[in-house]
Amino acid sequence: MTIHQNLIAGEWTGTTGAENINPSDTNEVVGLYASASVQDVADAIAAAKAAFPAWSRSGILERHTILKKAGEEILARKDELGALLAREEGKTLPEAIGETIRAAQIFEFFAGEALRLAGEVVPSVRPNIGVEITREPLGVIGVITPWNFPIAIPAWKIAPALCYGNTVVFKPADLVPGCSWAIVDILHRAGLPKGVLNLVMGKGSVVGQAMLDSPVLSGITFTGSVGTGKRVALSSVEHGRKYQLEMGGKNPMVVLDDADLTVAVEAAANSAFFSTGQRCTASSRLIVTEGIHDRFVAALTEKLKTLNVDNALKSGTHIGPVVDAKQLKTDTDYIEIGKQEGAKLAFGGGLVSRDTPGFYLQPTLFTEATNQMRISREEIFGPVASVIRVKDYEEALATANDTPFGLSSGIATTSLKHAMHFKRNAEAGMVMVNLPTAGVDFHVPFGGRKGSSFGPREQGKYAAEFFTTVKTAYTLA
Ligand SMILES: NC(=O)C1=CN([C@@H]2O[C@H](COP(=O)(O)OP(=O)(O)OC[C@H]3O[C@@H](n4cnc5c(N)ncnc54)[C@H](OP(=O)(O)O)[C@@H]3O)[C@@H](O)[C@H]2O)C=CC1
Ligand SMILES: O=C(O)CCC(=O)C(=O)O
Repeated sequence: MTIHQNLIAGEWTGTTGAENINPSDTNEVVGLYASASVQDVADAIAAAKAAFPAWSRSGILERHTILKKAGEEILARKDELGALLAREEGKTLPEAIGETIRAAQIFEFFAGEALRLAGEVVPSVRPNIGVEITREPLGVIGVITPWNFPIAIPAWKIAPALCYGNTVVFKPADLVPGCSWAIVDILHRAGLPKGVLNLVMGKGSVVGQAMLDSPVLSGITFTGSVGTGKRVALSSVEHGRKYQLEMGGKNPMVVLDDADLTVAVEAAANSAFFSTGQRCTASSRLIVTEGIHDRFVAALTEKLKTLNVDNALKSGTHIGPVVDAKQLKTDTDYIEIGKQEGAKLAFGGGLVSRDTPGFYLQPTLFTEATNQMRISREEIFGPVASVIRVKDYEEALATANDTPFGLSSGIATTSLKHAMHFKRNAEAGMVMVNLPTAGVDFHVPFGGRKGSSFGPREQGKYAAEFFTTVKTAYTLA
């Protein structure tokens, strides 16, 4: 099997690596991917530093053209790249193709942004002086990404970094290097100069840690667990660099007595179980007022009976496998914790066996949960959700906000008054009314508050806040 190599200073390099295994069929090796050494990381950072002066002054048309070309190729190859994504991560083929299209749209959006770079000219408070306010790139950006969105998250970090004139050292999650390798290959062939984008695959404890330890990086953009996020933060404070963190969630979905039951059940099933619940925006706390509680639980349980858990590539699969054995153990451990805490297992809870050997877990629903249980406070990151019964809207809102996290928050209601109040008072970066808590647009800000996120928002034109630094220049006329 040929090895997919790292890209350092414009050269493909690396002869040893690790197998990328399909979680829907653990007999299948998706590919062999190189593992970078600490020296490789140092070389990649040095290459990105050397490439920065020229790239930061490159014309906006060059950046626009390369990003646009990359977006067009990703879109043209959406079925092939979507299949690769489904094979390496386990989300269903339609979900994987959708994510691939989203990555293409992100590249096209930032291709446009490259042409819209603008500053401000304002009068000084002193006579005969002009003031110009401009944005400049930061320098070398470290991009560290998780396994759950293997093409969209790399896209929404790399595209703005390049658009605003930064150079990049990119470390994808070791579990899913395939889509990352593909987009780096696409950008390289689209004409990026040597060293502008460097790929260093391998383990976080080696490759990621070497990036955190480098004093050269001017910024690190990270998505992943709270624990690793804290390491990124501490190392960044140590080295005096900018950092941006997207971490966990324990997102609430409130269902009020006046909700349209069909809308509420569709939104809850999507939020909690699609993409196997492996989304930081997934809802694992379904907070339901008592007038609709029993009808909602009955309808959601009926819905769960119709969802097929199977091989991600099979047509008719609604929920693919869990990403690997470690995450499966986390999920099943939490199911045991939920039972021991006294929540009632209303649906699922067990492993399922299919034609191909994979990490298949039933969608799992607890009822009679309280908001103080561990299953309601800690991120599980699997197809496991709990229903928490509350008296009224006021208790629902208080319960929704009673969490260390604050990424996404949803409500199902037909009351304009409650929808408006919830939008204003939910302690979250994103609020969804009659929609799933997960599944966001590519052109608007993405991010949260409290323990979920730190630093400026990702995506859309707000991405400029992280990837640029502001300069104010004064000129005597
Ligand atoms: N908010 C989100 O979108 C995500 C949240 N999570 C949460 O995190 C839990 C664990 O997932 P996991 O994949 O282990 O998350 P991690 O935080 O370990 O992984 C995220 C990224 O950080 C890298 N990394 C790991 N250790 C270091 C380090 N010391 N220095 C620098 N980079 C490092 C990883 O590399 P590598 O994978 O190669 O080790 C990966 O690229 C999940 O169960 C879930 O709760 C996970 C993924 C996404
Ligand atoms: O819900 C989405 O569309 C995005 C989720 C996400 O970015 C994540 O889970 O890391």
